[in-house]
Amino acid sequence: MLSVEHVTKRYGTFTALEDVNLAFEPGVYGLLAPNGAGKTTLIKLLATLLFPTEGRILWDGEDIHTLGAEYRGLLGYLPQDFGFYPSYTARQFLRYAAALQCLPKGEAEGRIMELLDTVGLADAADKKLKTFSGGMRQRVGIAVAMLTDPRLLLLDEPTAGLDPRERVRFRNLIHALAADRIVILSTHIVSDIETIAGQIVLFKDHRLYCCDSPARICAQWKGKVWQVPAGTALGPDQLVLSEGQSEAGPVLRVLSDTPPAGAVPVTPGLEDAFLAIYREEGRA
Ligand SMILES: Nc1ncnc2c1ncn2[C@@H]1O[C@H](COP(=O)(O)OP(=O)(O)OP(=O)(O)O)[C@@H](O)[C@H]1O
Repeated sequence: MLSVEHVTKRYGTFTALEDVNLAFEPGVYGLLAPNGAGKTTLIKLLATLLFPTEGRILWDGEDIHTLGAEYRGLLGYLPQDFGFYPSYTARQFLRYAAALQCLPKGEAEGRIMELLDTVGLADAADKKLKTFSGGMRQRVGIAVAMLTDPRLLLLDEPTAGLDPRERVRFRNLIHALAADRIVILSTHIVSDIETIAGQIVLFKDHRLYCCDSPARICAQWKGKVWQVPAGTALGPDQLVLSEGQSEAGPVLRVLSDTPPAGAVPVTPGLEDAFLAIYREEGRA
C-alpha cells in the first residue's frame, strides 16, 4: 500500500501542496482539479522525481526514498510530456525502453507483443511513431509504463489532446489494466475519470479537499442541482453551473438550495460537483 503522510511541497516560498494525507490501495484513483492545483507535483512526488518539503511517502510502511531503486522497480510512470523518437516504430521504441529498464531480451520480446496487443497497437507495431495519432502515441506511452508489470501506475494527464473516440478507448484500456494494481491518473476533464475511477482525489487551495467515490461526492449535492429553461431569471444565490440542450430547447443547470421558478430537480453528476466545488475560482 502507498501512503502519503502530511506531505507539503513548496517551490521557494510558493506552496503547491499543503499537508496532504492519502492512502492508496489497488484500484483507479483520479486526481481531479483545475490547472495549477498541484496534480503534477503530487505525481512527481510519488514518482520520486521530487522530494517532499515536509512529510513522507511510504510504500508498505517504508519511505520510498529509502527504498530507492526497489520502489522504482514497482513503478510505471507516464509523464505529462512523454518524449519519443519519431522515426522509431512502436516495437523499436518499446525494445529501447525495455533495454533502459534492464528487461532481459528474451523476456522483453514476448512482453512487448503482449502489451502492443493490450493497448490495441499490434497491427501498427512496425509503423513509425511520427505517423501515429496523439491517442496512439499515448497508448505507446502506457505500454512503456507497463513494461515491468508495475504495482503502481502513475499517468499524468494521459488524455490531454485525445479526440472523443480515443478517450473512450483510453477509458476501456485503463479499466483493463487496473486489476490488482494502483493506478493514479491526473486530469482536469471530469468525463475522463467519472466512469473508471473508484476514488476521486480533489484538491482545493493546494490542500486535499476529499478522496471519495464519485457517487459519494455527487451525493453531497443532492437536492441542490436544478434544470431550468435558458433565460430563466435567477436570484443572487442561484448559480449557473453549465448550459445544455433538452428536447424542449436550451437549458441551464443551476446550483441552489431552493428551486428557481419553473425548475426541475436533476441528479447531480461529477461535472456538477466539480463545477460547484471550484465555483469561486471561476475557472473550472
Ligand atoms: N518548479 C516549479 N517552481 C515553481 N513553481 C512551480 C514549479 N512547478 C510547479 N509550480 C507551481 O506549482 C503549482 C502546481 O503546479 P502543478 O504542475 O503541480 O499543477 P497541476 O495541477 O498539475 O496543473 P496542470 O494541470 O496545469 O499541469 C502551479 O501554480 C505551478 O505554477
